[in-house]
Amino acid sequence: MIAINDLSISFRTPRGVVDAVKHVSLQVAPGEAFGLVGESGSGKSTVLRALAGLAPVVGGTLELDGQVLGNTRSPAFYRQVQMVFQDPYASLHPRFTIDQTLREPLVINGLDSHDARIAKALKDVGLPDTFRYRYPHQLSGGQRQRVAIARAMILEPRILLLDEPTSALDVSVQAEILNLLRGLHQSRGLTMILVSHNLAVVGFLCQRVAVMQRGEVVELADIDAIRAQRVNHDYTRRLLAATEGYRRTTSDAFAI
Ligand SMILES: Nc1ncnc2c1ncn2[C@@H]1O[C@H](COP(=O)(O)OP(=O)(O)OP(=O)(O)O)[C@@H](O)[C@H]1O
Repeated sequence: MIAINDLSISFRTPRGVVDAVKHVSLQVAPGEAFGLVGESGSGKSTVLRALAGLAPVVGGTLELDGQVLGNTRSPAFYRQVQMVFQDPYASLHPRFTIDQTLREPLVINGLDSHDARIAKALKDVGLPDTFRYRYPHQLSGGQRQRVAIARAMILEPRILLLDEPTSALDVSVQAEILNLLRGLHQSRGLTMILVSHNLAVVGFLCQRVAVMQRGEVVELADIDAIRAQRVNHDYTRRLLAATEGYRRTTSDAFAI
């Protein structure tokens, strides 16, 4: 169980203090796929980054299985909790082959059978073994994101934190990556937290959603309730309306 209790996060900037996250509380059950949705700047990435130990907690607590998480995270934590970022090009080392990229976490964590694990990780994300000896610039955006997902999955985590994992990709490739993530969620019983500005993307993967606006959670609901327009907040209605527009323009497979 992941529990976020009254979480507040602020950043000092040259233009003053930015209160990025204000008193956010939510829980994510083991095996659940949970979505954090909201417009740019609403604080959703900061919540995810705080869970990963990448953003400073100012108030409140974060808990994993009843244990309060401190400011630093142990290697054991990162074997359980892995993160995938929006831009796979930026998140992969440009001078590492895919083989090196996938081998690195195995070496850091002292795991054995590197070659077998790398072969399996590539197969699990639908890439041929020959891709091992390519560099990131020799791959398409979708293939790079598959590598980033393979790198996250190679440690066999229980929890995957996904920060806009498809928004840098073409719509057709987005659907492929979302299908891959859904398959991993279902076959591994993974807990997932997905951050997206797009309710349709969240609706494809997640059972429950928190809607964020200006650092606060303004709506916490089952995706079915949102689909049925049973929502309390105007902002959620506006997001739904935007999703309708998105559906009409793409006739996509993952319409909410
Ligand atoms: N490291 C940082 N230093 C200063 N301000 C930050 C930092 N990280 C985030 N912020 C600010 O915190 C607020 C929330 O940002 P956050 O990235 O969490 O929003 P978001 O909803 O994920 O939006 P986006 O999808 O655009 O990333 C924004 O005002 C942002 O400018």
